[in-house]
Amino acid sequence: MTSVGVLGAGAWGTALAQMLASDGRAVKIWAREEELVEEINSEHTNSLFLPGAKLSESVTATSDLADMAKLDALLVVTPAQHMGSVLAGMPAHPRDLVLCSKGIEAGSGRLMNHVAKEAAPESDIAVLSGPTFAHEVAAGLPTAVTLACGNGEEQWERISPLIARHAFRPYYSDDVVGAEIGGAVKNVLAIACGVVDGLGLGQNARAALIARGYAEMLRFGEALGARSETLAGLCGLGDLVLTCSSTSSRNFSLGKALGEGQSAETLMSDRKTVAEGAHTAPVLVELAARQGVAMPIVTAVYDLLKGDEPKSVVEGILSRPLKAEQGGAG
Ligand SMILES: NC(=O)c1ccc[n+]([C@@H]2O[C@H](COP(=O)([O-])OP(=O)(O)OC[C@H]3O[C@@H](n4cnc5c(N)ncnc54)[C@H](O)[C@@H]3O)[C@@H](O)[C@H]2O)c1
Ligand SMILES: O=P(O)(O)OC[C@H](O)CO
Repeated sequence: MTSVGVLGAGAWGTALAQMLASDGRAVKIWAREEELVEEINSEHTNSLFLPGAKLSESVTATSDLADMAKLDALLVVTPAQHMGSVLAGMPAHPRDLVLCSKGIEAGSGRLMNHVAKEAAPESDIAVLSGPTFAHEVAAGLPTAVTLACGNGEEQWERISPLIARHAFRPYYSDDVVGAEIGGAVKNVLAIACGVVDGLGLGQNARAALIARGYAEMLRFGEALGARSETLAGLCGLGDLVLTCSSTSSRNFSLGKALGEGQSAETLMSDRKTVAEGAHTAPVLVELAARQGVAMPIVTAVYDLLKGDEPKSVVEGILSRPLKAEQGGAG
């Protein structure tokens, strides 16, 4: 039987391992924390990152990256900023790497598929992204995702049966860049929507922000070669709607706390879990400027994370010159 595992035992890696094991399959998960390896193997829980979820006994954990190198396919679920170093620490790599992290590498500005390709040049790369709160997937609730295969339909035929379950439906795409940009940009926009909520600006404002944020996602995606139909799908609009409307989102909650007046510095230094949008915003602002793409909402989030006062940042957005809704530069 083809073997599949999960690299990273945060909330999402753990939920994916449980989803994969839901048909009785043996799933190996790599955890960085020794105490978590012990807990998953003995208690079948992950109280650090996914409290409340009960895992199948067929999910077993290891802290040895060499165990993961032997598998046929690996779902890579580290935080985006650590994907390169974790993959580089493996003695070899499985044939298929399915990237499930949502972010852009700070410093280099690389998308995750470029990071993975450098660390594991022999592997075929795919990207899995969509509306997927970890606790819902771990509980077996249904959702659907984009599975963008760098090697096209041949890779899809190989990996989709490994990943699809009754309540977890991958949809085929070959637009790896589009799938990645959707997930990375929506995290930043979710922070903005949280700020609107924290400031009590109302639901109209949030809907307007989602639509204008989506326009930013489309413009940026187009500049990097993503297809707009990909961004209109599960990994773009689908995930944007989910993440921008719920305090279950770490990114939305971070924004809400900023809007309520907590300091960005404190919020970031106290974190145990990852809010990828905070790491993506600065590098996204840089990349957008390099591409000549206007991203005023993303820039506003960056300013807030630098410590600017929420009300004045919102005032800046509302004072922008009026323009055509479609086709304008921003
Ligand atoms: N949680 C979700 O619902 C969800 C859903 C879809 C995608 N994602 C994405 O999955 C990725 C992982 O998020 P998560 O929610 O599983 O994480 P998490 O916030 O639950 O846990 C943090 C993770 O970071 C790891 N970590 C911390 N420092 C590290 C280091 N130096 N090197 C390597 N790993 C380190 C920890 O071991 C832990 O696995 C993110 O890119 C996130 O955007 C999350
Ligand atoms: O909790 P967030 O904001 O990291 O969002 C989790 C997932 O990306 C939702 O699809």
